[in-house]
Amino acid sequence: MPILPTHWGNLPPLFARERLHPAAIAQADRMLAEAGGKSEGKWCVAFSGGADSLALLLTVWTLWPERRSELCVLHFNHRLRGAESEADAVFCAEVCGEMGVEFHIGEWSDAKAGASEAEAREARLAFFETEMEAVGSRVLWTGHQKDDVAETLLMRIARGSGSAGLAAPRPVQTRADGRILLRPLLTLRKAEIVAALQKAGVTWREDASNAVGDFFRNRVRRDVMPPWRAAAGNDALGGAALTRELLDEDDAALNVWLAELLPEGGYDGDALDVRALEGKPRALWRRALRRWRPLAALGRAGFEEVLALCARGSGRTSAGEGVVEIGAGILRYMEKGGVGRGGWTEARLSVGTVLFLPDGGVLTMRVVAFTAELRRRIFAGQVDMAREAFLAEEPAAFCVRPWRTGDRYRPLGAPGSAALQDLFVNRKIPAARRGQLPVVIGEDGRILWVPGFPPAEESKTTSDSVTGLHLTYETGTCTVRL
Ligand SMILES: Nc1ncnc2c1ncn2[C@@H]1O[C@H](COP(=O)(O)OP(=O)(O)OP(=O)(O)O)[C@@H](O)[C@H]1O
Repeated sequence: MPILPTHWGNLPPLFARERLHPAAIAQADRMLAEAGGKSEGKWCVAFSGGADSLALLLTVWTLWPERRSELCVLHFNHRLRGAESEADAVFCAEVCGEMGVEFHIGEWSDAKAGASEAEAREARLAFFETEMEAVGSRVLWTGHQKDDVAETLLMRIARGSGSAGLAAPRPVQTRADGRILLRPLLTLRKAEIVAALQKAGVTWREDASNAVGDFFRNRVRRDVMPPWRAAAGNDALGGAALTRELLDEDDAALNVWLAELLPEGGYDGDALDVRALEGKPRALWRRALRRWRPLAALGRAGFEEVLALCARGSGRTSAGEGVVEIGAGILRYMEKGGVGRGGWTEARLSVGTVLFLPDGGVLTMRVVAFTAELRRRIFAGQVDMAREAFLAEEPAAFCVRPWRTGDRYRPLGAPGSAALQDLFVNRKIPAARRGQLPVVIGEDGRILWVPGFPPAEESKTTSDSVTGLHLTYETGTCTVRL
């Protein structure tokens, strides 16, 4: 017994090109026009067996008859719903058999009970990548519709997202690797799609997990959307779709603006020249730093701290050139570097490191050239010792830790070393503050610097110093007051 009715080639008017997202349709037409009648590679269609992607498959098949022989349908069996998942896969294969289109299926070998939504999605996307590579395709069609837009918006708001994230799913998404994702059904509501298919006598597979699953999207779809739409009392899905379009425009505008300021290819190196961003809105700083590879591994809190640090431009300008330098792979954040907010013990650092301390302080160290002007500043005593120190040596590694009883230190100009505790008392540094200050220790275990004090006598800068080390320590947006 065939799945598709004999007249399935005559699609309901809902799926006419005028009803679909114009950007997706235009992109597809443009690709065909550019190919000039030749093949420009296969068009892959992501088909879950559900109503949306079945409507998508039938639509693409109908609207571009010349591409029928070059469609490649991809189905991923997540294997999370036992026999149901198997039945979905069989259904998809049968539909493709009836349509006479190429069908590729993948299975999630790592599927396990309790797998997360993100893991399942990641495995599916990896399968799509592999298959597209294998068949030489750069185009993937997916069946996202208007309900998906509203759900995605609500989900991403809950997690915190900017215009780039809230503008998803997009009708046309061009990825960095040149692949293009097309979502022509974004203009249609799920209920419309379902009604149109029903009327046409087309059946599909219902995803049982939509009704009972515990993924965030399932909960939003099932528990949040109906009361939200009822409470809005208007076309809430239309409102969400409009919001998405507006955010997409804002996002594109910011990207254009940023590209005018910083070269697109400038985000891979160890340093990011941000002079062009000086005085520009924070949104541009955020975007630039988000793209900068060395920061990619930072968690959200770490990223916000780096952004705050860079966007106010303090302390990061190297030798007056205005170049932000945060060494690649050597930026540590307290979560990663073993320094916890509650109490910290020790962090090993190397030159170029930016260390975020539990008191909100930021310690940086980098190599500096002692220019005549810099030497003049140092010798004239124009260095604020609470926040910076210059050392005439470049130890390969450092350790930074809080003060310990028994620590001895010989600041510049002192006749000999003294107990750090006594120095704290002399300088009237409150007891509560003492344990928070970073004590910088050199390779030989000697204290090189404690903010608020001059650098170590043995490391002092002389008129022979050519290069050395510049340490800075700042808390919050203002200089530390000791
Ligand atoms: N198992 C699957 N195999 C093939 N394609 C799929 C599968 N699941 C979903 N898709 C494709 O992805 C589209 C969106 O599906 P769905 O909304 O369930 O996914 P999602 O996880 O929310 O996607 P995204 O996170 O990318 O928005 C479907 O219309 C279909 O084109």
